[in-house]
Amino acid sequence: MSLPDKAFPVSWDQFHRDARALAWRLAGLNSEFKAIVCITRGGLVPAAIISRELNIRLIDTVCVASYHDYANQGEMNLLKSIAPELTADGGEGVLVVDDLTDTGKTAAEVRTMLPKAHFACLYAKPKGVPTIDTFITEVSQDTWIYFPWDMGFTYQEPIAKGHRG
Ligand SMILES: O=P(O)(O)OC[C@H]1O[C@H](OP(=O)(O)OP(=O)(O)O)[C@H](O)[C@@H]1O
Ligand code: HPA
Ligand SMILES: [Mg+2]
Repeated sequence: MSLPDKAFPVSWDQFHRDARALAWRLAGLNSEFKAIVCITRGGLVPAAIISRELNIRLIDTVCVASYHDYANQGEMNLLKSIAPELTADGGEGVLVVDDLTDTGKTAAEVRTMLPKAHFACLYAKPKGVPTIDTFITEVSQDTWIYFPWDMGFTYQEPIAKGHRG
């Protein structure tokens, strides 16, 4: 897979707003979440904001790596698993948080560990949508989402190529 043509850049400000919007939506479910499991590394950032908004103080991680070089996904490596007390009853009452779902492979893998958990992320591409219970914004499969922690300021080509702004 090469890097998709379309770009969806997300600023810190927009990310914070979208994470708050996700927290509002989760609050509206009236579910009592006893813990957050965030999928590292991308899930760490929304997990911090959601834990603050929903006052969830028990936070665990599941550490998986699959995109080894930029947009190319390889096999899934589990670097650290979830605490047994959270997986014991299938993850009932656990909120799983990630920044995005793309092919859905990461969420599907974590769902095998926590089948009864609620899965939430900010951004979703169509292939990943069925693996997620709550998300904020859908973008097309041929779009790459650029997160603020990966970005710097550079010149942007106009969308219609062949002229300079
Ligand atoms: O739906 P999928 O196709 O599985 O892709 C989604 C996953 O890919 C990214 O993580 P990545 O594996 O790149 O690791 P990172 O969070 O450490 O950047 C993103 O943060 C999701 O966790
Ligand atoms: O669109 C994306 N953006 C950033 N990281 C990702 N990992 C999978 N898809 C994406
Ligand atoms: Mg990730």
